Amino acid sequence: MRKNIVAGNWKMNNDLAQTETLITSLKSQTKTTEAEVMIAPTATNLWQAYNSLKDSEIEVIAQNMHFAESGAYTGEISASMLKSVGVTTVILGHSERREYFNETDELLAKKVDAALANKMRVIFCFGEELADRKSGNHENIVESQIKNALFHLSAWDYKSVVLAYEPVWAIGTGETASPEQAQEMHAFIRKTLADQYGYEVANSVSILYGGSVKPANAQEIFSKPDVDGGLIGGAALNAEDFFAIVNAF
Ligand SMILES: O=C[C@H](O)COP(=O)(O)O
Repeated sequence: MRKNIVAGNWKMNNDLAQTETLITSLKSQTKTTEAEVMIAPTATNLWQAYNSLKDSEIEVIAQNMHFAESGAYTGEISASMLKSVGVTTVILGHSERREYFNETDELLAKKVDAALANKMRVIFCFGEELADRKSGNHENIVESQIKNALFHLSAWDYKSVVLAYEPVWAIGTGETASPEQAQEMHAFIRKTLADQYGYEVANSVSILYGGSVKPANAQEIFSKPDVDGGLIGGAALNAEDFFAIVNAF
């Protein structure tokens, strides 16, 4: 059966001292669910976070990585570098990477391949913009993002892939997709996977929702049958709020 997962994406927030403070608060929280819990601090703090949390139930994951193993890519970090600091899961394809760093489906396919070749787990993000939703084109956009970046993978590869549907219009805006909108899209995503790989694979893949998930709305969103957890931005920066979301299952 697929896993429930709540991952906190800290984005470009928290220096070293702030990271330690937030981790201390996270360690004081009580988890009352079976959901897997992850946090993605900024790259400079991964090693410290990994060491602070290695005996806990919280996995430390990365926000991004390069597709190459090493070389002349100034400012970039490879999969093996992440693994050398204890990180074995990486977020790829976040809409902020797509928008501000011009990450295309083609580039993301290479990153996914590099992560899987390094035996890492991928949380692959995608989602439509507001104009796509308004024009009724949201399913086509999501389908093409998945097909272009993931359909070259084998069924076996999906053991290491988690999907994260994040409608761009709901990220950091306070505007959440309704639980019904989330369920409708998650069911569509699962069917898209099933059409290519069959339902055995599609039903085994966790599909997270991201976009203004808060303690007040998490339970209703997570109650939907095809929503297997959340990728949390703003609310992940507060330990009580984050664990209220984790415990919403
Ligand atoms: O990666 C997380 C998403 O971008 C959601 O962010 P948010 O919860 O602040 O809307």
